Amino acid sequence: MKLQVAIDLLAVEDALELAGKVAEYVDIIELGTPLIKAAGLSAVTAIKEAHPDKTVFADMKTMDAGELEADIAFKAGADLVSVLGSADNSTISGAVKAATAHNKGIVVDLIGVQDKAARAREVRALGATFVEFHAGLDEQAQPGFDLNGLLRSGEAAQVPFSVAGGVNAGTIAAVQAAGADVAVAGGAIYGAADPALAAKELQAAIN
Ligand SMILES: O=C([C@H](O)CO)[C@H](O)[C@H](O)COP(=O)(O)O
Repeated sequence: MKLQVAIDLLAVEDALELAGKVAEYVDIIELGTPLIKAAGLSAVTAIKEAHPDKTVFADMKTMDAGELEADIAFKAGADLVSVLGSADNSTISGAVKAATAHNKGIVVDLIGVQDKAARAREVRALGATFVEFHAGLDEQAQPGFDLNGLLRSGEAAQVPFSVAGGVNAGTIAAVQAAGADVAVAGGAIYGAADPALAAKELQAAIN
């Protein structure tokens, strides 16, 4: 299983500093949606230039204009771009078309989708590289939230998938046991007193 750090900071300098600390422990560096909205796609370019050996994920969460939005993110240096699973199939197909043209990949984020396993199979058939079983920051903040529902959906889907939803040192083994291809950790790394140590411990837990 690969480890993806989600950088939900708001400034490019802070993202570069964090990436510099944790890159050696992760496979994929994600530029979070709030960062891209705050700083623009120059954040993606800066991280790719600093870490050309890493897979760089632009968390665009595209809902419309799939081909156009994916194209600009790939041109900025992204290797993977996210599109929302709740988008129309034409949006997902458009993003896949852009990915094919750039020889890159599309990740379909299932945040907010009710039947995640069924939608995962549909978007995989449309050409998604993998799907993300994702509970966002607002859903995680609800009373009683836990990761197990996401993990059961991921297991049921039978397609390549990542899991995001507050993954941390206490839950990453369960993510791996569910068969995930990628574990995404945001707050558990960027919110840690020592982000490098946090990333190192997450990596050690899955190897
Ligand atoms: O995608 C994310 C969220 O919707 C804000 O953009 C996070 O990057 C993702 O949830 C991973 O972060 P954590 O949940 O803090 O691990």
